[in-house]
Amino acid sequence: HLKKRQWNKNIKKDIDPLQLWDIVSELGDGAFGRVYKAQNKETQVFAALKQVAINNEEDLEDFSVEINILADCVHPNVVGLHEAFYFDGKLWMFLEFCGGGALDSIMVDLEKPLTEDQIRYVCHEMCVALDFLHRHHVIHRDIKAGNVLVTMEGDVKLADFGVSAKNSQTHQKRDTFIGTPYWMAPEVILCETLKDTPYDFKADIWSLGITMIEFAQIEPPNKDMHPMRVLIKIHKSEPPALDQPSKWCHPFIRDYRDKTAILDLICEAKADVIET
Ligand SMILES: COc1ccc(Nc2ncnc(-c3cccnc3Nc3cc(NC(=O)c4cccc(C(F)(F)F)c4)ccc3C)n2)cc1
Repeated sequence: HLKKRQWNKNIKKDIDPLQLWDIVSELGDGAFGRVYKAQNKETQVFAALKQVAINNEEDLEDFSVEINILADCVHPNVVGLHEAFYFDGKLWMFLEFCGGGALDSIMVDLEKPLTEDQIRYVCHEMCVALDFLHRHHVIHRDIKAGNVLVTMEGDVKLADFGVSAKNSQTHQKRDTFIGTPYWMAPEVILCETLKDTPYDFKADIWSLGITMIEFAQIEPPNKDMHPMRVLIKIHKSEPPALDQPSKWCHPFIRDYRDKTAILDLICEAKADVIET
C-alpha cells in the first residue's frame, strides 16, 4: 500500500486565507506573476502574497522545497515567511512585506546607481545573509539586485523571485536552463550546460561580485550582449571589473553599520513615487 504522502508541516490546509488576510493591492505590474500586497486582519501586519495554482504533485513538490527553505532559514537578512496555505487548489504564500521593494527597481526609478556608502552597507548585509544560507546548505543560485529587498527601516533582505516565478509562469521542465546568465559563475554555466560538474556555494560569491558592479553601474557587465554570447564570454574571460575602478575607494567593507545611506536612498525612492 502507498505510504501516506507526508504532508508539508509548514502549509496550513482547509483554511480560507481570506478569513485571516485582506488583499490590499496588486504588487508590481504583474511582472512577478500574481503577487499581491495583503494585510492581516488581526495584527494589521502587511505581507506579499503569491498564489500558485497547484495542478499536480510535481508542482506541490517544487513549492514545498521553497516553503521548507523559507521556514528553515529564518534570519533578519532573509525575507521571512509569515504563513502558507493550500486552499481551493492553490498554494498561498504570505511573506513579510518589504516596503522599499527591490534594489534594481529603485535604481531604475531614480535613474542612478547606488553610492559607495549604500553599496558598502548592502554588501555587508548580503554577505551576512549568504553566510547564513550557506551554513544551512542552501545555495541561492540567482543573486542579483532584483532579488535584494529593502524595508522602510533600511533593512536588507535576500529574496528569490526567479525560480518559483519561473516555475509558476512557464511551468519550465526541470531539465531546462534556469537563471539569467549575466550573473552566472563560470562553473554554474558548465554545470547547467554539461550537467555534470557540481557547483557549490562559491557560485553565489561570484554573483555577489557581479551584483556589486550592478549596484555601481545600474546594469551588470555584458548587459547589452545577447544572453547566449554572454555564456561563452563569462566562461572564457577573466572576471569582469568596474568600468572606472579609480572612482571607488578600496578599503571597502569596514564601517558597514551605517544604515543612514540606505535610508536616504529609500526616502528618495519613496519621495520620487509621491511626486509622480
Ligand atoms: C513594485 O513595488 C514593490 C514594493 C514592495 C515589494 N516588497 C516585497 N516584499 C516581499 N516580497 C515581495 C515579493 C514581490 C514579488 C514576488 N514575490 C515576493 N515575495 C515572495 C518571495 C518568495 N520566495 C522567496 O523570496 C525565496 C524563495 C526561495 C529561496 C529564498 C531565499 F533563498 F532567499 F531564502 C527566497 C515567495 C513568495 C513571495 C510572495 N515584495 C515588492 C515590490
